[in-house]
Amino acid sequence: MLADFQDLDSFRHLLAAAPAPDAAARSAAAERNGQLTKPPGALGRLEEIAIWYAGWRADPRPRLTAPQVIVFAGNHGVVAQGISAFPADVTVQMVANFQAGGAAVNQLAGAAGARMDVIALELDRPTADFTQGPAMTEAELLQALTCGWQAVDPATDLLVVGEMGIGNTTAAAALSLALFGGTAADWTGRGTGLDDAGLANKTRVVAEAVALHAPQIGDGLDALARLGGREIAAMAGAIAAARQLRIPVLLDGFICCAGAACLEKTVPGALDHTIAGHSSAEPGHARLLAALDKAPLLQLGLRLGEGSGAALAIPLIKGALACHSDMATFAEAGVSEG
Ligand SMILES: Cc1cc2ncn([C@H]3O[C@H](COP(=O)(O)O)[C@@H](O)[C@H]3O)c2cc1C
Ligand SMILES: O=C(O)c1cccnc1
Repeated sequence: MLADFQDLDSFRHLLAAAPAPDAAARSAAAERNGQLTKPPGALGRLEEIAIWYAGWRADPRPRLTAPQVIVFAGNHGVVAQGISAFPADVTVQMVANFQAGGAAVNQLAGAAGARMDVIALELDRPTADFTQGPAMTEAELLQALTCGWQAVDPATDLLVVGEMGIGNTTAAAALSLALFGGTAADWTGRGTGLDDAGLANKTRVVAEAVALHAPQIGDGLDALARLGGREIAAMAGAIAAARQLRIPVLLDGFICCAGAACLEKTVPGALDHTIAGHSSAEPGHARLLAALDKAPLLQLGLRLGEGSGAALAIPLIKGALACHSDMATFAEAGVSEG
């Protein structure tokens, strides 16, 4: 059963008291891995993934049968600063496209055999422009976190969270700068395709917003309220719920990882049940993955979001678990060990 939270401090406490991997299942999985009909280590990172997954599922011989992709959508007041190549209307239009099955992530979730849910968060009520004040009140943040928290199917066995929200690479850059430091230029990219003048304006907006809010930011949740967005907070809520439910998570691109980073910067270790599905072409993403110490599974030049890169990585986890759980051991196959 998933616990409830009524305020941000109880959410913080839930994060801090979150479950750890099952040590017995992990070591049983490691032992099984050593008996499989292959030279030691020959399946490379797949071996590590299977053992990691077994620990989180508390099952030494797990299978992956019910992956879930959830796409959260939100609108951003900071769009008023001219920081996206596309108008905010595209958010609601793309939600209709997700619902009709026409977006990239629909195809990738389908190809991976994943269920896909689409959740729009108050699209007609954008967050406040965070160059002027906090993007969200504490109550708004709580509502968005709760929305994500409740969206995870307890019966799922691998979660992908994705997003749609015109302007949200600006929010992701601002969050990354506030959480990890550096310069605004380190974290700001072209998003949906800004030209050079657009990029210079966006970089200035990110720098000024973070300068405005930094003195009031104590932890990741403070940053999320001030510089995030509803869909970003919902992704964070879903990732945190998955941890409570021992559901491993594949992280998607820059925006997803910025939301996830807010959890890590609230309680270190809060992302131990996650793997980076891919590295996006948005330049801040590789930097963010390095800061989170997450090595991406794929690097294909995607810069889309929606959960697309993580959905593409689902079959890799399926492959790792199929090998781990269904290969013969040396004894079973009568193959001589070295
Ligand atoms: C048609 C279309 C489909 C998308 N799917 C994801 N995004 C991506 O682009 C947006 C972020 O870029 P920026 O910060 O530059 O606005 C997000 O909605 C993200 O999910 C899309 C963007 C567009 C235009
Ligand atoms: O990294 C991402 O997820 C991304 C990059 C650019 C635009 N939208 C999403």
